[in-house]
Parts: sequence; C-alpha cells; structure tokens
Amino acid sequence: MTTDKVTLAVLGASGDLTSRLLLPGLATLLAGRPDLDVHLVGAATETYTDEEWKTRVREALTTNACPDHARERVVAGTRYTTLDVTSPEQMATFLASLSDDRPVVLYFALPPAVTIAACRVLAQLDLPDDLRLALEKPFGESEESAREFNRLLTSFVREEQIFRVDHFLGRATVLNIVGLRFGNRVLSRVWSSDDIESIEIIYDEQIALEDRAGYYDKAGALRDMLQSHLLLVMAMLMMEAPSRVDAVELRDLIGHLLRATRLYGDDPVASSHRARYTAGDVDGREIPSYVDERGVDPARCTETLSEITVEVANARWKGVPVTLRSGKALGGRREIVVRFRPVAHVPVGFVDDPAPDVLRFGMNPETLSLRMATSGAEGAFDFSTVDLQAELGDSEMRPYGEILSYIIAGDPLLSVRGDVAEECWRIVDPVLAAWAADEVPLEEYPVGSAGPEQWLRAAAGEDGHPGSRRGLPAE
Ligand SMILES: O=P(O)(O)OC[C@H]1O[C@@H](O)[C@H](O)[C@@H](O)[C@@H]1O
Repeated sequence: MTTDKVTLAVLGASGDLTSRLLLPGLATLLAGRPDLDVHLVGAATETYTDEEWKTRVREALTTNACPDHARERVVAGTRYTTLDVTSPEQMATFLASLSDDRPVVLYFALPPAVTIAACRVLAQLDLPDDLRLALEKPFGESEESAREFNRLLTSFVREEQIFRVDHFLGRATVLNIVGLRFGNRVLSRVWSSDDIESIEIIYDEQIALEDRAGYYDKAGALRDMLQSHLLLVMAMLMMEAPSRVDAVELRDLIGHLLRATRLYGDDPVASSHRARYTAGDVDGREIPSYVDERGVDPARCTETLSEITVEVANARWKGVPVTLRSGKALGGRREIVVRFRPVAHVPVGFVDDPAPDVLRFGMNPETLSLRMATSGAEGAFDFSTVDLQAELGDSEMRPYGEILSYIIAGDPLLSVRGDVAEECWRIVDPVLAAWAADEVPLEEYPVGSAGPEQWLRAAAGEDGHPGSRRGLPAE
C-alpha cells in the first residue's frame, strides 16, 4: 500500500457507529502503522467545539480499550464541523474546507435515508477527482433500490471511488479462509460437492437489541446479517481460486459465486425460518421479550433470528445445502461448519461406520478444528474420532481497522462492488416477500437459548421442521 496521507471526514460523527466501531478501528490501524497520516474530521448536526469533539473521541477510544499512543494520534489532528448533509450550500463549504494536499474520504456513518439524501446533494456539486465515498450497510433495501442507489452514485463518481463497507470482509477468519483454501493441497482437493455434504455459516450473538430499535426493528436479522455479512462469508468460502489477490479478481469471483446462488429448491418458504426472542436472562442480566423492548413495534413482526438455506448451482457445488443463520440473544455460537460425506466404502471387519469428518472455522475467537475418524481408542478395528484444534490468534487490528486501511490506500479489495450488493439482495428478496405475506411462521425462542425448540428437535433428526437436517446441528 502506498497512500499514507488522507483526510477522513466522518459524516454522522456523533453516532454510535463512529464511537463504537470506526474510531476504535482507526486507532488499531494507526497503532500498527506509524507511517499513516490521517486527518480526522468529525461532522454532524450537533454543535460541538473542537475541544468537546476531542473529548468525545478520547472517551470513545478509552471505553474501547485502545492503546494510549494510538488514541493520542487520533485525537491530535482531529477537528469538528457542524453540518447538515442535506444542505447543498453547507456541503459545498464543508468539502472546500477539506481540500488540501491529500485525498479525502467521506465516510457516511448515517442512516440509509440520510446517506441517500446526502449523495443526491453531492451529485449537484463539483467534486475533487480523487474523492472517495465509504458507505455503510444496509446498501439499499431490495435489489431494485440497491440498483437505483448504484445508478445515483455512478452518475457522479466512478465505481473505484465507491467503498461499500462490510466489516465481515475485514474479519481475520474471513481473510484466513483464502490462505487456508488456496495455500495447501489437503483442502483444495476436497472442496466440492464430491466430498462435501453440507455447509453451515452460523453467527449467533449473545447481545440483544441494545437500544437499536430505531434501525433494527425495520431491518430484522435477515437484512442486518444474512443479506450482507453471511452471504459474503459464503462467497469467500466457496468461490473459485483467484489467480491473484486484487480487487478485480477477488470481486469478480465473489460476484461469480453469488450469481450462481439461489434459494434451496427455489422455494423461499421451505428454505427459510424466522423467530424472535422471548424474555429471559443472560449472565444474570434480565432481557425483556423483543416485543417489549423500547421502540419496538410488535405489529411489524420483526425477526431477531433468521435462517435461510441456499444452493450454489454450479458444477462444483450443485446440490450442497448451505445454511446461513444469525440471531440476537442466543447462545453465541459463531462458526462455519463444513460437513464431509461418509467414506465410499468401510473395510469389512470394522465394528461400525465412521462418523463423517467435520471442519469448523470459529469466528471470534478465531479457531480451526477438524474432527476426523480414526480407530484404536476402543479397539484396533473400531472407529472413534479425534479433534485436531488450532487457535488462529486474533489480528491486532479490528475488522474496521482492516477495512479502513484499504479505503485509505484507495484499494477497493475489501469493499463490496455495486453488482455484488445487488446480487445479495436478489438472493434474499423472495424470502422477504414470503415473510411479508406471512407465508412463514414467526417462531419464538427464549433469550440465551440455542434457538426455537422445534429447530433443535429437527436438527437432532426428530422432525416437525421443514428444513429438517438442514437446521441447527445438535452438537
Ligand atoms: O460481531 P460484530 O463484528 O460486532 O458484528 C455483528 C454486528 O454487525 C453489524 O453489521 C450488525 O448491524 C449488528 O447487528 C451486529 O451485531
């Protein structure tokens, strides 16, 4: 990476995203990159003096346990501007105040509707040629609206100036998948439907709504996590081999994989499940039922847990069910599970059949484990299993730091390309339509559990759940 000087202007700087994720991400990036020179400019509708803003930044970084020296580097050069991003005059003056000897990144840490309004304003202004736009998810709310937003953006900037942020592309596990898949023969030879029976990508969070009703109650788990994050994780896990790691190649392959993806059986009802949490306690903390959380509209029927099963209909993967699942107020299982097919033949004389092999990538903490069949524990010709485990170690840098490092370098490698964002919506849109028409029941699960009882029974091989064996594994 060569660019080492940039002005990072955060629009929506008074919000939760800025203090909880962006600023700590920036600090972890600076901690490892003494060469980077970032002018941070905060902008929001609130009125703060530069000193008040610096205090907010310092507090956010202290709360998030950022190293002292990195915190002071962020604070040192920062300033603040009160700004209404929907006012053309104010935006023009703001942009003029930023231009100096370095490229400018406009980071939109704003609600989607305000981001779009701000982009409409930008479309009317004279913009520097090297301006970069960093846009948070959700990018649109359907394939059509994502396409419309892409049309708006590309009417005034080039695609390579647009950085659609998905912080899962900056997660150590997701980046490690590339090395693991393409750096050794053991996995590359078995990476297809010939050897793999099913895949699950599970991201269950222990946290509940956490005062985010304003956004979450309109989004729900499917839009919040599956449409963006988990489909991209799936693409990294299942894409064809890149000949080089660059933004064109990697994003072509991600797009290629997603274009082949469709709902399992092309059936949005049978391939999807939704549920929401009921009251309970996690680690001694009382959590109300989702419908009783502050700001929630029960009539909206927002799901806090969603599961879809898809298929990548190409020569490598046809027929392999891939289940994506994520929810709030759950047990906290976060892993990718790759289940292999049973061996073709078991030598006559063995007592039982061996358990099929299972490879797991743990997400946060980053781990890798392989459960393999072996024998000997119970007798020379009696199968047992062995678990090979590795701690992959977390990157020092938080996912937002990783993502920011590429944006600052002007490299869209870890940003979502416009067609990829549209493709993700194309996959989930039929499910959203089936749910809106109430064709899939909204089930319930107690806070802190592993999910609805019925899903667990189905996963254990009992039944009652249309997804049957494609649901939660019992282990
Ligand atoms: O575990 P992480 O990195 O915080 O990512 C999960 C978060 O990702 C965000 O994009 C979602 O909006 C949140 O609802 C979710 O909690």
